[in-house]
Amino acid sequence: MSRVSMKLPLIDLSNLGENDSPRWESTKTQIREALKEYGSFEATFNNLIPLELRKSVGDGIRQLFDLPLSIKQLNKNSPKTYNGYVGQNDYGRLVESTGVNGVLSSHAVDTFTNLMWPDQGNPTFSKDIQLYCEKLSELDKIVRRMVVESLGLEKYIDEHMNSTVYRCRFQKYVAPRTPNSMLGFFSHTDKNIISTLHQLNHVNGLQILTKDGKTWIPADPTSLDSFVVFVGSSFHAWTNGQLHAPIHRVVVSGDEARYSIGLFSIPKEGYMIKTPEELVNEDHPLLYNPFDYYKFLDFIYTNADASRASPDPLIEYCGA
Ligand SMILES: O=C(O)CCC(=O)C(=O)O
Ligand SMILES: [Fe+2]
Repeated sequence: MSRVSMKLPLIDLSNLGENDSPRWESTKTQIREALKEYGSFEATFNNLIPLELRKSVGDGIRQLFDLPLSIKQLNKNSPKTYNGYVGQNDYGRLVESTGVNGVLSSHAVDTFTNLMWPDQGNPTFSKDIQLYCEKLSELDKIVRRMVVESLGLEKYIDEHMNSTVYRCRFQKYVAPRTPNSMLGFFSHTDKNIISTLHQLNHVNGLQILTKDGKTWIPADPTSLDSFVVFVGSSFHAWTNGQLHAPIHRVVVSGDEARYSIGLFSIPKEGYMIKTPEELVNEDHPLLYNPFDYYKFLDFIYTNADASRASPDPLIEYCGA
């Protein structure tokens, strides 16, 4: 029997119109269903990122990864941030990744570029990255607003939207130059709220595991205006498990490097993630006690091997 390869749901977020337009309403349902079943979907959004900006950001990220290792390593994880440089380590031998916390602030982005380009900074890259992430954050906000609305939790919208900041991470996957595919980024769930991934060149490799754990769905973008959206463990917990937080990985092959950029909405420091009581009842008992995202990350990193082996370390950390 020939196997048809599965695809992620494709949802168009361009021209949605007003909050209660018929398009808004029908898209909301599509998003909720996609995030329940797959924890992920491919979003198209025409001209969200103008082509020039995309090219310029692509060039900037190549230059960034071409910098000497000793410079790239200057971007360190400080306590409570996980935005520092990781290179060709146990995440995957082929991946390098580095990022900026609080990326919508010009101060945060300038601090990063001044560290990477100590002579005169990189004003073009600073400006581009900030604009790029602002655009991606529009997508993040639409998705979250729609989820909250479709769960009938309008009264929590402001609190929810104000409870996060944005982290941006850039990834480069070295070309394996072997006939076989190689693991670029190990299987994992994201731990934040929503992740929005944009592949910057035509080298594919991102895969999402189905809920039943049986099939890896390739998340190859179908156009330049295409983004992959994932649910992270924190949003899974907030929705009392209604949204699935999918396991995903990156597998690469061929002779060209892959580049991607991710925007992650993450809870603000000190914010306790607490499932709204409206989502808890006899049929849906509380899954997770209130928790602090950063303390959860500390737990994961101090129990790294066990956490990696566990299908859901959040259960071990604060399961109800
Ligand atoms: O590079 C990608 O496409 C995915 C990266 C990823 O999963 C992550 O940064 O959490
Ligand atoms: Fe991820």
